[in-house]
Amino acid sequence: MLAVVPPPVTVRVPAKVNLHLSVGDVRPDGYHELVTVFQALSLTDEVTVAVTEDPGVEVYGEGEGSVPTGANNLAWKAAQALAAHIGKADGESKVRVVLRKGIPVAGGMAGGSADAAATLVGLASLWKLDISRDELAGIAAKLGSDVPFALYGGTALGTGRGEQLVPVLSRHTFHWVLAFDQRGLSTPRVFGELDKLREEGSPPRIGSHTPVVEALASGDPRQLALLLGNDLQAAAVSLRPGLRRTLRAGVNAGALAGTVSGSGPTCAFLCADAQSAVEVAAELSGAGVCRTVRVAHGPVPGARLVGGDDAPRPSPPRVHA
Ligand SMILES: C[C@](O)(CO)[C@H](O)COP(=O)(O)OP(=O)(O)OC[C@H]1O[C@@H](n2ccc(N)nc2=O)[C@H](O)[C@@H]1O
Ligand SMILES: Nc1ncnc2c1ncn2[C@@H]1O[C@H](COP(=O)(O)OP(=O)(O)OP(=O)(O)O)[C@@H](O)[C@H]1O
Repeated sequence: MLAVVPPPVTVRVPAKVNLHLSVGDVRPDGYHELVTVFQALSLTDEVTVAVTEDPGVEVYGEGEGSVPTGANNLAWKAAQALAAHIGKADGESKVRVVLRKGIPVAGGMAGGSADAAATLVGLASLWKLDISRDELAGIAAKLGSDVPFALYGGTALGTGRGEQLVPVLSRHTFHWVLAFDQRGLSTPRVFGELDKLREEGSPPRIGSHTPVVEALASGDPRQLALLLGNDLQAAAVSLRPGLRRTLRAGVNAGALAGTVSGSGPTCAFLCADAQSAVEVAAELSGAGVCRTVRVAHGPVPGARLVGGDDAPRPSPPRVHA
């Protein structure tokens, strides 16, 4: 009898920016206690999973040629983790994972985490699993601190090491310009640099997240711009001093404010509206301070099947009387 091979499944998944990232003390397990406000942006990766006789990972776009395609790829680890969670034997879980990456690698925008989250959602559909997003989030948290947020998207408050999430009301679409740097920065190295800076002196520490949550509820980008803050910024700038120039250039180009995204080195600039974002992007592109510039908006949903059951449905055609 012929086995029926299910068709491949594609998932679109967002990058994140941390609107607020307060880093506490280092814990006995080596992680730092965080309080962060995440926002998911329209800058995305697409991940296709398919049943195959030739398992492995392919990478196209950002990071093509440098992102590992073997067992170290976070998407591959996600596939292994889901197979183990449901008790699928090795022979039954042969998959090919194709990553089309728009999110910069080691850019502080959680690109690898996004691919892991997308792989979980894609395989849950490919393997027809009856599994909730909350159950997937339990697997996601073991893969990395940023993986659960990529599953849910939107705007959320993250605590613990960033994996414990509650949604935050966000009333507005915010418009961003993203400046990608020439090279990535290693997340553990940036946390390590912050520890070093704190041993040597007192780098600035941001305050409470409450005003940011209030600004999101008000929907006013000018109010939010005054409150963007990231404790890792001093460490990222210490490792990559050129980021100071990038941050200045974005504001000089007309952005309301700029911040290093997560552990950097991507800089995220909040703009007054969509038109302003296009203008800031054009000017920043010509300033010679970064590799490339992208416009994005947020919040957007987390990992979603493309053209599948949980994809947003197109509006019905308008009927004229
Ligand atoms: C900087 C952020 O992107 C902010 O959202 C995240 O905290 C990083 O999340 P991530 O890349 O998913 O990080 P993980 O894969 O969980 O951890 C990578 C490394 O970053 C450091 N790390 C990460 C998260 C955290 N709360 N404290 C840490 O010190 C640790 O050295 C850890 O070994
Ligand atoms: N699917 C993947 N995409 C990108 N990088 C991956 C992937 N799998 C493993 N990696 C490795 O992980 C490292 C960090 O990549 P990633 O793009 O997730 O960093 P990041 O966006 O700075 O992460 P975060 O913002 O969560 O700290 C890369 O240098 C790469 O070697």
